[in-house]
Amino acid sequence: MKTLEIDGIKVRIQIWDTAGQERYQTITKQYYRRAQGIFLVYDITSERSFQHIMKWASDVDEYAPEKVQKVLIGNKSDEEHKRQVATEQGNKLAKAYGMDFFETSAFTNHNITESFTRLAELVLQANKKDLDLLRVSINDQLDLAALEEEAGVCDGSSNAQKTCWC
Ligand SMILES: Nc1nc2c(ncn2[C@@H]2O[C@H](COP(=O)(O)OP(=O)(O)OP(=O)(O)O)[C@@H](O)[C@H]2O)c(=O)[nH]1
Repeated sequence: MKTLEIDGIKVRIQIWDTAGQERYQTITKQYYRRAQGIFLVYDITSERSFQHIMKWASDVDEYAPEKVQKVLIGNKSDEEHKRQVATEQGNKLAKAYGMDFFETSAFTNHNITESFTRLAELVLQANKKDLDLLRVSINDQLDLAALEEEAGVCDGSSNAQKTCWC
């Protein structure tokens, strides 16, 4: 669980780290169904992990909700000396899939907050319509409550006293 503040909205993010191994894939796919945002992560020191991204991306397309937001991550940016995947390759792939791209390091924290913030922003944008409706409904309820308080209506009787504690 991680909390971020985006445009004044406190966003609480629940993070699921799915297993990468093939034998867990049946379980992994079940996580996709309720996901709103997905990081597709490879290891910049492993060409093989980069090749696997295409398979992950097609699974996401197949099993995740249509409006799921995706960000491509090349992790272990601190291991420059072992790099097998050029930054440009990551950029190109992200562009081809229409995703944002970050190189990160869980070790040094490089781009960790930035990438989480970006994915949360994308999820908020994608759900903006629902959020706006929710806001309108909350504001309506607050307005109604304020009106009721002003009118002294708290038990349904129209002649209730203006100041009433119930
Ligand atoms: N140097 C460095 N090592 C990292 C970084 N992130 C993870 N590791 C190391 O990489 C190894 C694998 O990390 P995991 O978090 O288990 O990777 P994973 O992809 O979740 O693994 P599976 O779920 O089993 O597929 C561990 O030894 C981590 O300490 C990083 O940014 N830099």
